[in-house]
This record gives sequence, C-alpha cells and structure tokens, in this order.
Amino acid sequence: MSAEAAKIMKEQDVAETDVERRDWDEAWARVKKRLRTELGDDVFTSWFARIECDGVAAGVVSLSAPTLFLKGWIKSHYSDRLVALWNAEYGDVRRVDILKRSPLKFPAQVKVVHSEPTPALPQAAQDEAEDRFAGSPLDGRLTFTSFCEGASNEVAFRAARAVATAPDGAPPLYNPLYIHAGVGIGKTHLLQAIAHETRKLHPQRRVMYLTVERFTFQFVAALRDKAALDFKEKLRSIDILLIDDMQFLTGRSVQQEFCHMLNALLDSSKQVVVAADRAPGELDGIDERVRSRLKGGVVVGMARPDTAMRRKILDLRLAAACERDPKIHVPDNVLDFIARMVVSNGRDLDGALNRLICRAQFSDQPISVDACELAIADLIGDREPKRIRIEDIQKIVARHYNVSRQDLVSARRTRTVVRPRQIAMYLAKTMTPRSFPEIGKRFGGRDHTTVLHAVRKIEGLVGADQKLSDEIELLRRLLQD
Ligand SMILES: Nc1ncnc2c1ncn2[C@@H]1O[C@H](COP(=O)(O)OP(=O)(O)OP(=O)(O)O)[C@@H](O)[C@H]1O
Repeated sequence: MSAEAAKIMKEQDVAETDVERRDWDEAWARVKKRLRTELGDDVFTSWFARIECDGVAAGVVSLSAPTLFLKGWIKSHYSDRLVALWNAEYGDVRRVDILKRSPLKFPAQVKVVHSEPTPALPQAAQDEAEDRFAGSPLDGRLTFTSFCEGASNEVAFRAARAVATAPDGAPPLYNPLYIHAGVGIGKTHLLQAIAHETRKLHPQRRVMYLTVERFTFQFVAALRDKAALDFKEKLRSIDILLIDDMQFLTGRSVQQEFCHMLNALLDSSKQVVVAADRAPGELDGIDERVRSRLKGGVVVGMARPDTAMRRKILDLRLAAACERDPKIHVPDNVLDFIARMVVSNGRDLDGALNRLICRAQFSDQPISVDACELAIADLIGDREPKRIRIEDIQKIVARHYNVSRQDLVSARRTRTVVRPRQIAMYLAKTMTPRSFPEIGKRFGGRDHTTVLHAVRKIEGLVGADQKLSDEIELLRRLLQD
C-alpha cells in the first residue's frame, strides 16, 4: 500500500471513529437528559454530573466515574435503570460497566486521534494531581520527644501517645479524642506528634492533620469544582484524622459536611482527634449534633505549664538550638528568670528564647538577667501577678476537698476539715501579702499561732509527700487562672 493510500485509510478510520463517537455521545446525552428528568436536578448532579461515557461495543456500554465511591454507588443504585435507558437507544445493550477512571485521563471531549502513548507526567505532578485534598503541612519539630509532659498535660499527652501507638486492628479506645486548652498550650504540637509517630510506627496507616480552616477551604473548592464526592471519599478513607482549631468551624453547610464526615469515620471505627481552645460544650455557634458527638468521646483539657515545666520546655528548646550552633550559651539564671516571668504559654516561651539565642549569636557579651528583662519586656509586660483574695482560696480549696467554705472557717476539728483548712491557710500565706493575724481573723477569728502552725505543717509535708505537693500546685494554678 502506498503511503498516500495508507494516509487516506487512516483518515477514514479516524473519521469513522468520530462518527461512532458522536453517535454514542449523543445517545449518552439523551440518557442523561432522561435521568435528570426522572431524578431531579440535585440528585442527578450529585451522581451523574461527572460520569463519562467511554464507548459502546458488543452490547456493553462503558462508563467511567472519577471516584471509587461514585462508581460503587452508581453500580449498586442505578445499574438496572441505566441498562433500560441504553436499551431504549440501541436495543441490544446487555450490560453497563462502570470503571474508576484515572485522574489523569483525558476528558471524553478531547479527541485522541493518535495512538502514541500519552507522555507520563512527572511523579510530583501526578502526586499533586491526585492529592488535591491533602492535609495541612506538618512541622517536623513537633514530635512527642520535643513535647514536655507534666501535671498540666499528662492525661492529654498519654492519650495522644496511646492513639499513635495503638496496635494494628485494635478498635480506637478514645474516639473522638478531644483536647482543649488555651492559646499556645501545645494542642497543635500534640496533634502533629500523633501524625509523626503514627507514620513512623505504622507507615501503612493513612493519617491526616487538617486545620478547620483548610477543611473549609477544601470543601468550598470541592463544591465549586463539582468534586464534593472526591473530597468526601478522600476524608472517609483516612485511618486517623487530626482536626485542629475546631472553634473556627462556621457556616451551615460546612458544619453539616463536617458532621457527616465525623459520623462516617466514628461509625467505621476510624480514629478522630480534635483540638480546640475550649470544651465541646462551649463551642458557640456549632451545630448541636457536632457538639454532642464530640462530647460523647473522651474530652481532656490541658492547663498552663507551671514554672518547672516552663523551665523544662526552655531546656529542650535550647538543647535543639545548641545542636545547630554549639556556641550558643544562655546562663541558667536567665533561663530561670524566663521560666518564672513568661507565664502565658509555650509560644511566648519560644519567642523569649529565640530573642536571647539571636543575641547570643550576634553579641560576644554574656546574657545577663537585666539584658534578658529588657529583651523580653513585652512578653512579661503588663502581666502582673493576679491579686488573689483569701475568699478565692477558701472557695477553691473547699470545692477541691468537697467541704463547704463555712467548714473552713468554723470551729470543726474533724480530719476531713482540718487538713483542707491548713492547706488554705498555707496558700493564703504564700499567695497573698496578708500577715498571720490577718489570715487568722479571716479563718473564723483564729489566733495567729494556729496559722503559723498550719503553714509549718504543710511546708513540712510538701517536701515529703509528692501527692500533696501536686495537689497544692494544682490549687495554685486554679487560683492563678
Ligand atoms: N508541653 C509542651 N512541650 C513542648 N513545647 C510546647 C509545649 N506546650 C507548648 N509548646 C510549644 O509552644 C508553641 C505553641 O504550641 P502550639 O502551637 O501547639 O499551641 P496551641 O495550643 O495549638 O495554640 P493555638 O491555640 O494558638 O493554636 C509550640 O512551639 C510548641 O512546641
């Protein structure tokens, strides 16, 4: 065959394919029109807007769907109807096959007239194309190793570790795990630590860290691009979903979608961990169904770190900085000073230390406490120690030990009342500027020697009794909050 003849034949082949294609394209358009009339616009758009027809041959219609979920749904709910509608077009259709198409497949309307293989996209581009609903980025530094555990966060820390180290196949123990704490107390750190640890221990588990802001953005983008089902499918295929900044969830449809996703994951025993700056019951403006599902899990709070823990955080941070630059030196008394004065949260501690590290790197002068005070003035700024009243102490101690405030100031001498009373007197002496006689007066007119005795007694016990010491630290924190 001459080259010219071959060319003509090839053009005829293409033309013939085009005619066939136009034929089943038109048939598919009619089938869709009937479906739209039968199902209504909303249902039709949800299920069929992104289904494509790839061809009709030997009594079999080939359709393709962008996601496995959609493929399965159409197959189980609409197969018979599709066969009937296609039969109305061709009369000999036995079957309608639905495949999941590759995300990189050319859309049907692009005509492929050459049979040469499509050049493969670089792997990174493929990953990106497939991962349009990826989670929020992780910070490699936020691991369990760099997180300080202490009385204020130990339950949250241990629960988070348990999530990451749970054996394969075990149903989640705490689900959802809900961690709440004020700004900069380490919620994001814990969530990301779970992600890192899970990836290390169980690389096959699909774990995603997602801020609510990103969830909202992706959801809105998915709706806009008619890819809501891809979005749902992606989230529902996750094994461990870590949601940060829950308090920012707003908007009715976003909340609805979130609620569906949460239910789907929990119902299929997938682990969900949520972090927010308040307890679930205080999430104003959030759908009651979402709140109640969150409340139904394990809710753990974290409090502000105490001085010893703040010092530990500083030590850890400094050690990491020294690994990068061994010349950095921040004296112990300066670290003590920061730990005592920067009481707000971990972020301010980081900020304070970064300033000093910067100074240490660019100046030969050793850092003094005075220089430090100047450098971090705004972080200690107007944070005067809260004025604590003896009444507040009595109230908090009474509540903690389950006695009444009246008991504390009464003449009762039973053991259940005496010890809380001594603790309250001790706190009054160490947390307020009141004298022994003044304190005695506020505790039912007692003599100042009784107060002195109580303070000495508790001072003596605190050194030897760790449980009591922790209780007193907790009461202090409750009073300072
Ligand atoms: N217990 C801790 N141990 C080590 N670092 C901590 C601890 N608590 C907080 N930090 C550090 O403090 C900084 C702020 O923490 P993080 O971002 O996790 O706070 P957050 O509670 O998520 O705050 P926000 O509510 O503002 O999002 C981080 O650098 C974090 O590593």
